[in-house]
Amino acid sequence: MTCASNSNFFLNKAIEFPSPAKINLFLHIVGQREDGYHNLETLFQFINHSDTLTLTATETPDIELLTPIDGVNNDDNLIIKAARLLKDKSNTDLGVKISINKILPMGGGLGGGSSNAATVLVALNLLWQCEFSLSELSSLGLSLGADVPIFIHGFSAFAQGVGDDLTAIKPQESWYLITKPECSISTKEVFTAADLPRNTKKLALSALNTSDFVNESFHNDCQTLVIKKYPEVAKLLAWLVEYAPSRMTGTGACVFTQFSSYQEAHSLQAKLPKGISSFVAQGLNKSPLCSVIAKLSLSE
Ligand SMILES: C[C@@](CO)(OP(=O)(O)O)[C@H](O)COP(=O)(O)OP(=O)(O)OC[C@H]1O[C@@H](n2ccc(N)nc2=O)[C@H](O)[C@@H]1O
Ligand SMILES: Nc1ncnc2c1ncn2[C@@H]1O[C@H](COP(=O)(O)OP(=O)(O)O)[C@@H](O)[C@H]1O
Repeated sequence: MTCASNSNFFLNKAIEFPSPAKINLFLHIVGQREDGYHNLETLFQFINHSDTLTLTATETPDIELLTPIDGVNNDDNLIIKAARLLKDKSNTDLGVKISINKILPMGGGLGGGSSNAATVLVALNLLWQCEFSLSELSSLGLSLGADVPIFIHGFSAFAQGVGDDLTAIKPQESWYLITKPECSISTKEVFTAADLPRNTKKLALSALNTSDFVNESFHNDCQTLVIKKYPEVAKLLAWLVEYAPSRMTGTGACVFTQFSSYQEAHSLQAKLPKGISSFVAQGLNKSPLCSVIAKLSLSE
């Protein structure tokens, strides 16, 4: 496929795209594949807390990241990897200048890197006029990370497989206090641990007939292991559950605490022990990226 550059409405315009975080309302590990990847049953919900990416499509062919991220080499940065992948698959002659306002903590289980990759794929598909379908973009995204497809899909979903087999589902859009203990946990470290539970029974479909997934019918299989290895996470979770239902997201280290209003979440935030970074956000069943893409598509 070759992307069109003639009469491209978007060329040389700096356009902002949101790159939201996700939380895993639960995360069950139901098996392991031959290649080492784990089969999951997890529920992804977006939150209204996002990085912002600004992209300018150019007639020159270079892919430039104007705002490198501290601690991440440009060649390893999922923003650059996603742009290079789409350029390669589409054979476009166009290039792009990208900058990011990064507010999502890294290595926290909020999926920021995967979300950045997904936003770049979806945004450049429009700006370079590549016309890949969402499912084609998801397959490309999966080669960058297991979490990328959910951000391309754009709707809260029950995920199976490595996290890429998605069924849209609408959990309640609760308010969350999201806290980050002072440690960063690598996804690989958790998934290679010998004592990680790997055989949780698959859910009956009827178990999903609810809108509240932060209760005792569901859990996060990575949590017990992380609590054992990281006392900072154990201490914070023990404190939070005294107030409201709380659970780790992904492979950690962030923890979310569920409330029905902003005020309740904010009032617990004010009581947090010193030194814990935190923010309050609402669950969203639709990614804010979808609305921006829909609006821009109309303006073409
Ligand atoms: C488990 C989740 C839940 O959302 O955790 P977080 O990273 O968000 O905490 C994600 O699926 C992570 O997705 P992502 O971070 O994109 O994973 P990848 O880059 O593909 O893989 C990182 C490492 O995790 C392991 N991995 C990942 C996903 C999976 N279903 N099984 C695995 O075993 C792989 O061994 C790989 O070496
Ligand atoms: N654009 C990016 N933003 C964040 N992390 C990135 C990015 N590109 C590569 N990474 C790498 O991915 C790792 C995981 O980041 P992130 O997706 O934010 O966390 P998690 O997978 O725990 O949700 C980071 O520690 C970093 O080394």
